[in-house]
Amino acid sequence: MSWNLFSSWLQPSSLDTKPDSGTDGQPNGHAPAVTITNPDKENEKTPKAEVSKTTEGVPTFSLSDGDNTTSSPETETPSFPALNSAQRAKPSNSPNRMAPPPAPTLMPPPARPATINRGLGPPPSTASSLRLPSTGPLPNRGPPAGSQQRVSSLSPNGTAVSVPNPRGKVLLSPGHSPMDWAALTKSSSADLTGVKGFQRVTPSQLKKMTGRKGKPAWSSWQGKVYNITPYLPFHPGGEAELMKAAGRDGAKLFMDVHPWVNWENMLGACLVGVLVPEEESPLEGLD
Ligand code: HEM
Repeated sequence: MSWNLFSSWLQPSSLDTKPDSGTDGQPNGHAPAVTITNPDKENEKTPKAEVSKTTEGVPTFSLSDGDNTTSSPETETPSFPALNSAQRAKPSNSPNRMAPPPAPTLMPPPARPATINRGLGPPPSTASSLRLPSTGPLPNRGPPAGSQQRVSSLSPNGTAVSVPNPRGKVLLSPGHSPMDWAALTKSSSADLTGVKGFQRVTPSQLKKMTGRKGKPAWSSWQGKVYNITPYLPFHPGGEAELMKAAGRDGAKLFMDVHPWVNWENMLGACLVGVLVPEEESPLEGLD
């Protein structure tokens, strides 16, 4: 019993070292069987007794008993090699055992989020991706493409450059950019109201402040009256557009064009007073 186990364990390697065995392409262990199948000629020729002895000495070797096509170890000794040994697994029916493990199925990379293009310019480039993100509403994201602010900022010599403007903005004169207006309104020395003290303005009084004939241009917004005269050269939509609101309530015109603009913030320094009913006494010296 122990001899059989020992011979079958050593057989593949011992036959490999033999120079005249296993040369017909068949698996190891079949060379002796070939010599046995031709005993008539071979035995007479040369005294290859050693080979014969070898084959005879392995009579219990199952491979020489006719099964010369398949040497499945499963048909051999069931107890050896061990069921889970590498020897047993080597000539297994599943050739994939020795094949490299399949490449791990990687998850595809997540789809790139859709680019948010709000129509403010061309698709983002490498440079634009470095821009500071802003989640604010559209009017707070800076001047729109083609606005005077962008134009003047792109100008190499600091002067405005005329570009097509589908939104009807005008070319502001130097020193009248929105930033200039913001700086002016914050200046404590600038009196942008044109009057002394808070005024009570009747509708008839407001109607006279058209910005013509030497009169200032006033406009009301939510019951408050503003002097829009100093803002005229700063208005991105042009003086003519802004003048349409002079001497009247400008809320509807304003909201029709740019409801995102904060009137009170922009013209807070131009506040003249409050609009009062007509029957109330008009302000002195306004006529
Ligand atoms: C009286 C207070 C007003 C203020 C403070 C004001 C302010 C502004 C500002 C900040 C812009 C630039 C908007 C932007 O870049 O998105 C603008 C543009 C413009 N405004 Fe005014 N505006 C006033 C009244 C008016 C009125 C009464 C009209 C028309 C009757 C008008 C017509 C326009 C037009 C056509 C533009 C350019 C187009 C646009 O930016 O959408 N604005 N205004």
